[in-house]
Amino acid sequence: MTERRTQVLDDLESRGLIAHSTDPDALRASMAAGPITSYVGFDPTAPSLHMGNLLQLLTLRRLQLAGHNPIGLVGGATGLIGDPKETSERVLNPKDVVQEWVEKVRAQVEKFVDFDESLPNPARIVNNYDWTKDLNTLDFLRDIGKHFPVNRMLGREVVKARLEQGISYTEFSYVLLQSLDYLELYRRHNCTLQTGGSDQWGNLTAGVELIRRSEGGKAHALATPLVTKADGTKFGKTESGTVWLDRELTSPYAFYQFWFNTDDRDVMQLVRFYTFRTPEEIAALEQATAERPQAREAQRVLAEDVTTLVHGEEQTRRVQEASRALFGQGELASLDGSTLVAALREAPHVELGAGEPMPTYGDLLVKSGLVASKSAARRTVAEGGGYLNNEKVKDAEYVPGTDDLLPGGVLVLRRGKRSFAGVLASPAQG
Ligand SMILES: N[C@@H](Cc1ccc(O)cc1)C(=O)O
Repeated sequence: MTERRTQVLDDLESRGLIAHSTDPDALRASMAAGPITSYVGFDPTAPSLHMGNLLQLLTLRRLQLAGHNPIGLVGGATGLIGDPKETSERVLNPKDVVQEWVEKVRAQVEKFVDFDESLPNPARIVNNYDWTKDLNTLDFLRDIGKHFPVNRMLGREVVKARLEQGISYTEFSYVLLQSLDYLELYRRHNCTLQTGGSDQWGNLTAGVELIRRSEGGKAHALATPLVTKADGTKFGKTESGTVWLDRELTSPYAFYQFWFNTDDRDVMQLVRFYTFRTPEEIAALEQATAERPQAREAQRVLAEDVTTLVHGEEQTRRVQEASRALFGQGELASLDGSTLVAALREAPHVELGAGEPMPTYGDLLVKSGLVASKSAARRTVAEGGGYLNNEKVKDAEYVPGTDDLLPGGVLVLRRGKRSFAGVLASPAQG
């Protein structure tokens, strides 16, 4: 038991997940003495959490699996204030919108920790609005504000970055609220660890400091590193924008592809950070990537594990079936319509309006961008490289009919082995 409780620190360390830690030896000693309580907070700044948040959710889960008590905090209060960014002042979101997002974010957080009451360490979820909504301004300034030297606050990186262009008192005060959260959870639940991304380091240590000053208590902070990519672009984004956890915003298919398309140079870091694979499994995948990069074994494991964590086994199976079938190795007609439509939306595709006549196969190849011209389309068909729904097409003038429509009212065009495109017919067509 004791071992498992402290081994989580070695596990986090070996995965490269510890960028900063306030007092590693004291934290280890406190974990050895008994289960501790740890929290991580999320602000409802969007209707869904994203890849950066996922790393924090998984860290909380690792701590729970090691026997510690996890608390997920949703920032119903802090979401109304806005954690300052280095770039610019945030626009305040309307209260009712924040409230709506609180519920969505809460539901997402709940998926990553275990609330089973029969566990010795069931998860808890809290909303900081509960202890701030009735907070009296005078008490806040006297009890909390007094512990925050402004000169120290001005020294924080994010504040320094904002001094030229300006920072509102609202955002400047944000750190007091997050610190108050930590203090509140320390008092209520004896919470002595807060984790977060390295961008949160200032907020995390401010809370540790507040607990020390106001209670004489010893609390800890641990920050995970920024996820970086070898090509220097920002992790968690694709051409179509942020990769979200909500399937309405990022389809499970797009989600899977995001992980599957990871560069060989980045894949092992992501396997360490985002999966629960053991050191032995990680070593084997590392070797596989070095010896047979074209097989993309590590990418497949990464995509499969993370998609399963976020969307479940059933969705993962569906997207894998869809990607196989789209590349000609499976039965398209047996796929489920919504997965197929989502997959084709990620690929080059043509949308046909209601009542629009169906173009010929050759014209569809051109419109979808699979070939550059009508003559190239004819050549592709003549050479036997043109497929409709995985069946070879013999005549570029063939006009697909309603019988050809797959679930979801779509057609799948393919040129050769690797390039495919979709035709999405409006419902009136099918
Ligand atoms: N400031 C954190 C969210 C957070 C809010 C309140 C807390 O108590 C903790 C964390 C972020 O922007 O990611």
